[in-house]
Amino acid sequence: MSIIEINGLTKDYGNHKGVFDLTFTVNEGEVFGYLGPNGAGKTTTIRHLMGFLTPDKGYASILGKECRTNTADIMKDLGYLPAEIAFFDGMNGADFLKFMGEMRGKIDLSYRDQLIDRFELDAKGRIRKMSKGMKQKLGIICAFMHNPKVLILDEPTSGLDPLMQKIFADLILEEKAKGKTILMSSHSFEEIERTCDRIGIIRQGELVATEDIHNLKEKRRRTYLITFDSPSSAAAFAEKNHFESISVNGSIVKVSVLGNVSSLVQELGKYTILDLSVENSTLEDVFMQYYGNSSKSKV
Ligand SMILES: Nc1ncnc2c1ncn2[C@@H]1O[C@H](COP(=O)(O)OP(=O)(O)OP(=O)(O)O)[C@@H](O)[C@H]1O
Repeated sequence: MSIIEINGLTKDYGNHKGVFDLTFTVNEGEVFGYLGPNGAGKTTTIRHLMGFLTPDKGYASILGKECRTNTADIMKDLGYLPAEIAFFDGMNGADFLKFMGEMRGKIDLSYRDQLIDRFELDAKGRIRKMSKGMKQKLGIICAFMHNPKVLILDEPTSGLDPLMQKIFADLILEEKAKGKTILMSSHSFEEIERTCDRIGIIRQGELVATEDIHNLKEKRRRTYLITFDSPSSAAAFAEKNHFESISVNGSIVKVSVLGNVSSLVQELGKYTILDLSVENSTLEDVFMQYYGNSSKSKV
C-alpha cells in the first residue's frame, strides 16, 4: 500500500528550475532515499509533501490525503526534519522539545529521553550556542519523538559526525522494522546503501530513475585480482575470456565483472588459482552514472 504518493507534480520557477512531472510512490514500511545533485529539486518536492507549496500541476498525498489541503491532519502522523532548521534561538534544547511535545499533545516522554541519550544531546544548552551538529540532533529528536507513522527527512545527517551518522542509521533501521514509512533526501551514498530499500534520483527537476537498492547492488561492478600458478596460465585465461575489462601483469590478472560472477567462477575452475581478492566498489559508482550531464539513462 502506498503511503506517500506524488503524481505529475510540477512547480515551474522559470529558467528550467523547479520540479517537472514527478511521479513516484513510497510504500508502507519502506525507506525511500531521494538523491540528486545540488539544486535538483529535492527540497522543493519535500516542501510540497509538507503542504508548504501549491503545485502548478499534479499532486502530493500522504496517507491518502492531499498534502496542501490537509496539512494539519497529516501532521498528526508525520515527523519532519527540514533542510534548514529554524528554532527558537533563545530557548534551550529541553524547553524547545517540551514545547514541541506539548504542541503534539501526548507524547511518550521516555522515548524522547531515550533519543536524547542516544544522540548524546546536551539539551540544557541554549539553541543559539549550539553547533550545527547539535542543532541537527535536536531536529532529529523532534522529528522522531512522537513516534509518527511517516517520516520526511531532508538531509538528516548533514552536520553529524560519523559516529552520530551510524547512530542515526541504526535508528532508521529500527523504525523501518516497526513498519514506519520514511522518505529521506541525502547526499551520502553510504547512508542510503545502509538504510534504504529503494531510491529515486532527481536531476534538473525530473525523476531520472527509481531503483530497488537490492537490484542496484547486483548491478555493481566488481574487480577481481586473480593470481595464477604461472604467467602462461594467466595469459591463456586472458586470451580466451572476454570480460568487461581485463589486464595481465605476470601471473596476475585483473578483471572487472558486472553483476553475476558465475561465468568467471566457471572459467577459473579450469586453472590453478593461487590467490583471489576482490576490490570492492561502492554503490556510489552506480549512482554516479545518473549524476553527470548526459541525457536520461538507465543503469
Ligand atoms: N522560491 C523559489 N523561487 C525560485 N527558484 C527556486 C525557489 N526555490 C527553489 N528554487 C530553485 O529550484 C531549484 C531546486 O531547488 P531545491 O532546493 O529543491 O534543490 P535541492 O535538490 O534540495 O538542492 P540541495 O541538494 O542543494 O539542497 C534550484 O535551482 C533552486 O534555486
